[in-house]
Amino acid sequence: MGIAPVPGRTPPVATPPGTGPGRAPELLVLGCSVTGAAAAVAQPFVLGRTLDLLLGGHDAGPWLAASVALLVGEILLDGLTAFLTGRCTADWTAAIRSRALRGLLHAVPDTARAHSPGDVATRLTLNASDAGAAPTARAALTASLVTPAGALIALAVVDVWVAACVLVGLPALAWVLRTFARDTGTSVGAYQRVQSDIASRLLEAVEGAETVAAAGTAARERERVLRPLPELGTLGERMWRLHGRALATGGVLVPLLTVAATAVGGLRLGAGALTAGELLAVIRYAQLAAGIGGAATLVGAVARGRSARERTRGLEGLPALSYGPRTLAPGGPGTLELRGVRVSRDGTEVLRADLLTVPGGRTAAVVGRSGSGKSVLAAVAGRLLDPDRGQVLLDGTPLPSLTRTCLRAEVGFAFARPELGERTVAEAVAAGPRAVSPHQVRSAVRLAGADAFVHRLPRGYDTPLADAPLSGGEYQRLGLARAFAHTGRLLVMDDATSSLDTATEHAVERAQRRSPSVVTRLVVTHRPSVAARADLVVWLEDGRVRAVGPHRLLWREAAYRAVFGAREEGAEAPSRDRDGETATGPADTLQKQARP
Ligand SMILES: Nc1ncnc2c1ncn2[C@@H]1O[C@H](COP(=O)(O)OP(=O)(O)OP(=O)(O)O)[C@@H](O)[C@H]1O
Repeated sequence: MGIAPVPGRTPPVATPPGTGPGRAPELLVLGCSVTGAAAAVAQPFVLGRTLDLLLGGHDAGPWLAASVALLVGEILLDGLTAFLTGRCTADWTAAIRSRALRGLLHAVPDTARAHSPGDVATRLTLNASDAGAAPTARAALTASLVTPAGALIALAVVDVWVAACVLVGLPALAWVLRTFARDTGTSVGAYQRVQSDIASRLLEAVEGAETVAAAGTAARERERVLRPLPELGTLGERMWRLHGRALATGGVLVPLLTVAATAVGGLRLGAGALTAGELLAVIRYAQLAAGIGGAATLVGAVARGRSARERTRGLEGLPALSYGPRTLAPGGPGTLELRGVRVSRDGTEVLRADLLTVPGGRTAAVVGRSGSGKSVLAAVAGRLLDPDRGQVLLDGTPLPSLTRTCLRAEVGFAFARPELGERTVAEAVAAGPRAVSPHQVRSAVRLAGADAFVHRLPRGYDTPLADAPLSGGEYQRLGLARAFAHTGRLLVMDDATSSLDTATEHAVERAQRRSPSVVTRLVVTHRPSVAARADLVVWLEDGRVRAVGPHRLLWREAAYRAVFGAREEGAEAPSRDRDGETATGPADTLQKQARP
């Protein structure tokens, strides 16, 4: 099966985050809404005048035409507002979502992990669309205030007494709205937080479905996922109650105001101060002025949008790594140095490496018990995270001074659980910091020992990963192939062969050694055989480098053997087995690190 040429992924560029559609669509929505409101305010006056002319037997033609024009205009403006609102909301939602996603993808992985997948999913979906709807909700809210204000002014022009009657009732409606806006704001934030908590629990349950099935703990898991539901219910009920109270109070106040205005208008008609048409107009104006109560829904949408925006900003504002202007001189050996490195998390030091050197072209195994800091060391060595103190240098250059492109091209990573996307096998392997030819893809796949099973896939290299029935070890080997295809001068492998059987793992290592490219390797491993074949071993204990040296010397220590579960005194070190090579080199002595 042939491999289609695959362009390598362009290295990520520092483009400014999506700015969204800007203020223009929002202002257009505002313009349309306000014009619609103006048409609604003009209508009662024009209709009243038309009625008076018709009742008086006068020519009402132009006024009738104006009435029809206002009616049609209002309908058209409503349609245009709905269209622009949809468009503006969609554009803002997309922009907010891409900003948040960009923040997440550019964040230091260690800090991004503080957000669970469920939390991220909620922020990028529900919260992003609520936040995207806020600009148009704000515009609609502004316009919804124009109608009552305009109606009140028109009312004052037609009859000042009816206007005064409505004005007396308006503060009560404004108070209802203000209380609703204040109370709903706090409830919405809490509601969104609990929503995201449930989503996180649900995703965890889906991810661990096999464990749940095997342990028969489905009922307990269901209870765990739904535990925050009562709180969500309480908060939801509270929001509905607030909304209901605002609408009910408004629902009582609005008819009361209208009835009062009608009564005053009736009295003024009786006194001959108003015509029948003017009475029709003032009743309508009273209704429009009291329509301020209907703004409760928009106030709710604005409050929800504001709180949701805070949540999407949480992803946008994640700390990102900054990069320098330097590049590495070509042909360097890939010497890695850690000097005075300290990493702390939650007040605990999780990594301390005073002086650690991996000579260029050598393989260093990083071993230690679970939680001893191996992955933190791997992340610091390849600058997935910066140490709190100290320096990491590659060929004498501090990693933070390198450009992003140079760093990612020179330092490759392979992980225990790679993320390869849904593209084809060939595309997944080719994706990376540099352009990779089909030939290089094949070589990398062969080097990772993946060639045989890739050929067995329905469409070989062109099989989409989503359709490729791969085992954990096979998937891991594709992750290795991607790392090999883009290898620079340093390759960091964090437990990247853990799902491979030892024979395959050994074969992959042998193939790597035979490869002509000189690469420095930092290999996190739990297997003594991998440590035995490495040029040197970095032994971590409780976040500190306990010793650095060749495996066969370290093996003499019972505590070192205990890391691999081998406790017997003087147990024989596993053979170094380097295809006939003898163990020589700078690491052939044991450097014990001072214990604090
Ligand atoms: N972002 C973080 N926040 C808090 N603690 C962290 C964070 N990252 C790592 N740690 C802690 O640092 C310690 C070392 O973690 P690390 O993942 O490096 O261990 P490890 O040796 O790779 O373990 P394993 O062999 O189980 O993968 C652990 O106690 C871990 O809980």
